[in-house]
Amino acid sequence: MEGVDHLAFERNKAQFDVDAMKIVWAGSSHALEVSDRMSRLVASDPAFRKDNRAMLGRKELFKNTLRKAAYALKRIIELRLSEEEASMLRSFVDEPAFTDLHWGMFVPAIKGQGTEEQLKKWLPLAQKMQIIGCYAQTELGHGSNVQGLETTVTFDPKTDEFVIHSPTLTSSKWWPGGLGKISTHAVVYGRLITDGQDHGVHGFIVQLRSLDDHLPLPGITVGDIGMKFGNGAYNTMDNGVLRFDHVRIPRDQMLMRVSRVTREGKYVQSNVPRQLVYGTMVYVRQTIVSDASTALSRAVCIATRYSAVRRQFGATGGNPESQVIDYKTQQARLFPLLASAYAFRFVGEWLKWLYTDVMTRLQANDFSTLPEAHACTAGLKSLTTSATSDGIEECRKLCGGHGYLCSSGLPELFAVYVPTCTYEGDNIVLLLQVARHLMKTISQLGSGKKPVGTVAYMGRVEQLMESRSDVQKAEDWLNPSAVLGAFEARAARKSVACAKNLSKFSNPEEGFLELSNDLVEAARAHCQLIVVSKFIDKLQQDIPGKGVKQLLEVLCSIYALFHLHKHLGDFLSTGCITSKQGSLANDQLRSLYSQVRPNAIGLVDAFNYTDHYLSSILGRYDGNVYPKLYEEAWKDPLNDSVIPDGFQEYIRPMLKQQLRNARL
Ligand SMILES: CCCCCCCC/C=C\CCCCCC(=O)SCCNC(=O)CCNC(=O)[C@H](O)C(C)(C)COP(=O)(O)OP(=O)(O)OC[C@H]1O[C@@H](n2cnc3c(N)ncnc32)[C@H](O)[C@@H]1OP(=O)(O)O
Ligand SMILES: Cc1cc2nc3c(=O)[nH]c(=O)nc-3n(C[C@H](O)[C@H](O)[C@H](O)COP(=O)(O)OP(=O)(O)OC[C@H]3O[C@@H](n4cnc5c(N)ncnc54)[C@H](O)[C@@H]3O)c2cc1C
Repeated sequence: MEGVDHLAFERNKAQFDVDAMKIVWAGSSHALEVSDRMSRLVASDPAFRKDNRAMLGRKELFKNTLRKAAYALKRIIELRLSEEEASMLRSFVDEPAFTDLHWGMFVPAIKGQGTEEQLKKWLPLAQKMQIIGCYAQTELGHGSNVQGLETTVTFDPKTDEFVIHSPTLTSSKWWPGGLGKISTHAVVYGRLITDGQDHGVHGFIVQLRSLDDHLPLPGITVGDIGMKFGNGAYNTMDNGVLRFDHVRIPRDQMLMRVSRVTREGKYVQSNVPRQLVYGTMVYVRQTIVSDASTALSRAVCIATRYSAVRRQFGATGGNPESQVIDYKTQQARLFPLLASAYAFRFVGEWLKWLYTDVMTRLQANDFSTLPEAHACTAGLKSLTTSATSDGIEECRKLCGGHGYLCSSGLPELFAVYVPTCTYEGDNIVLLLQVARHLMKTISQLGSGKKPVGTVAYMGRVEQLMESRSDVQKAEDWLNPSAVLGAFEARAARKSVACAKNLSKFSNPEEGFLELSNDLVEAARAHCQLIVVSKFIDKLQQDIPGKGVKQLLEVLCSIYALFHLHKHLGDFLSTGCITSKQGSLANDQLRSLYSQVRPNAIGLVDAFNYTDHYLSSILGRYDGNVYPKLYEEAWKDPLNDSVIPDGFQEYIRPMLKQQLRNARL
C-alpha cells in the first residue's frame, strides 16, 4: 500500500527524542540542516538515479558516472554551493568516481606538501577543476612498502628538469583511482635521485594528458587496470596503470615543503620531518574512520527496518508470526553493529579533532604529536574498516535470502566498501605500525618519558598489571570506570607480554616478525580501548533531548560489553577479570538489548537517510517491502520477454534431442 507507514507502530515505541538524536549523529544542528538539504536535493533529481547500476555494462556504467560528475559540478556552480555543501552533495551522489581522488587526495597532497608558491599556482586550477588530479603512489610490485617504490625521478641540472622513468614492469603505477581514463594530472611518488644519490620517495606534480585533446603526453602510457569485485560497485572508478619513458617535468613541480632540490641540484631538507611526505595518507585514513560509521549505519538501517517487517514462526491464536527483530539471536547480532555505528561516529569526530590539532601544531613547527596521529589514524582505520566490512556482510545475513538480492542494497554496499580494508594501507600492515608505536612507548617508560594521548594509560602500567576488576553484579558493568579499567588492563598486559617476549630476541626486527600475530592482537586491543574511551568521553558532554543521553549510554555499554564477551579469552587469560565477571557481562548485555529493542527503529531513523541514499527495498522508510520487491523483480531485463534470448538457440534443440533419445 502506497503512502502507508508500515513501521509507524515501531516508531511510536521510541522512548527518546529522535530529532535530537539526529543532531547528535550529524554533529550539530547546522551539519544536520546541510546534510538534510543536500541529500534531498540529490534524491529529488532524476539525473542522480542509481537503481540501475547493477544492470549496466562497464562502459555504460562509467559513462553514466562521468555524466553525474559533470552534472553535479554544474549544480554546485548554479546553486553557488559552499565547499561544505558541495562535498555533502558529492557524497550523497553515492558513486565512487575520479572526483573522490581529485578532492580526497590530489588536492590534500598539494595542500600538505606544497610550498606557498606551489599552492598559489596549483590549488586554484584544481579547485575550479580546470585540471583533474589523482594520487599515483602504488606500483604493480609495491604497495604497502612505500620505501620500496621503483619509479625514478632524476634531476637533470643541464635543463633544470626532473626525468621520470619506470625502469621495470613492476615499477608501473598500478591502482590509482581516476588515473585510468580521466585525470589530466597526478601527484606521482618516486625515488628522487640527484647527482647519482638516491634520497628516497618524494612527491611530484606531473601532467599526464593534454588539456586540449586529452591524449597522453609523450613518454606516457596510461590505461584502466580492468574490472574489479562486484557488478557496478567500484567499477565506476577508473583505477589505472601508468608508465613513464623518460618524461621531463620542470624542477618546480617537485612538492617542496619537506625537502627541495636547488637550481644547482643540491638536495636540501627543511626542519619538517620526512614522514610528512606520508601526510596525505594520514588525512585520508582519518576521513575513512568517519566514513566507516556511515557505511555501517546504512547497512544497519536496512537490516533493522527489515527485521521489524520480516516475520517468521510463532503465530499463535490467530496472531501474526513473530517479527524476527524480537528473536534474541537477531538482537545479539544486530544491536552490537548498531552500537558500533554510533561508536565509530564519535571516535571519527574525535580523530578529526586530533588531526586538526596536529595540523595546527605543524604550522607552529611542533611535530611532537605526529607519531600519535599516525598510530591513531592507522589503527582506527584498520579497526573500523574491518568491523564495517564484516558488519555489512552480517547485515546481509540478517536479512535472510532477500539480503542477497541487489535490490536490498547490501551486495553493492559490501562490494564498494570492502576494499577499504586494503586501500590506504592494508589493515594488518597498519596494525603492525600501531604495535611499533606501543613497543616504542613501553621501551621508553624506563627513561622517565611520560606517555601522553591515547597511550597515557601505559604510564600506569605497574598498577594495570596488578589491577583486578571489582565487578560483583551485572549492573556494575554499567559503570564506565569498570569497563575502562578492564579494557586498559587487557591492552596494557597484552602489550607488556609482547615487549617481554621481544626482549628475548637478540635481533629486535627478527623478534618483531616472529611475534607479529601477538603484536597485531595487542594493537587491536589498544584500538578497541580508544573507541570505548572516546565513546565514554562523548557521554561526559551535555547532550540535550529526552532520553538521548540515556540511550547513548546503553549503546556505549553494548559496544564495550559485546567486545568483552567476544574477546573473553583475552580478558580471562590476562587475568583482568574472572570467568564469573565475564558471565555477568553477558547477563548485562541481554538486558541492554531489551532496552534497545523498542528504540531500534528510532535509532536508525536518526541517521536521517533518504530512500535514494539507502537504495534498498528492504530498508525503505515506510517498510512497504513485499509489494516493492515484487514490482522490482519484474523490472529485471531478463523479464523483458517471456522466452529469453538463447532459449531457441541452445535449450530448444537440447530438449528436442533429449526427447528423441528417450524415444529410442
Ligand atoms: C560510496 C560512494 C563513496 C565512495 C567512497 C570512496 C572513498 C574515496 C576515497 C578514497 C578512495 C581510495 C583511496 C585509496 C588511495 C590509496 O590507497 S593511496 C596508497 C596508500 N598506500 C598506503 O597506505 C601504503 C601503506 N604503507 C605505508 O603507509 C608505509 O610505508 C608504512 C606505514 C607501512 C611504513 O613503512 P616503513 O617502511 O616501516 O616506514 P618508513 O617509511 O621507514 O618510516 C618509518 C617511520 O615513519 C613513521 N611513519 C610511517 N608512516 C607515517 C605517517 N603516515 N605519518 C607519520 N609517521 C609515519 C613510522 O612510525 C616510523 O617512525 P619511527 O621511525 O619513529 O618508528
Ligand atoms: C580499490 C583500490 C583503490 C586504490 N586506490 C589507490 C590510489 O588511488 N592510489 C594509490 O597509490 N594506490 C591505490 N590503491 C593501492 C592500495 O593502496 C594498496 O593496494 C594497499 O596499500 C595495499 O598494498 P598491496 O596491494 O601492496 O598489498 P600487499 O602489501 O602486497 O599485501 C598482500 C598481503 O601481504 C600482507 N603483508 C604485506 N606486508 C606485510 C608485513 N610487513 N607484515 C605482514 N603482512 C604483510 C598483507 O597483510 C596482505 O595480506 C588502491 C587499491 C585498491 C584495492
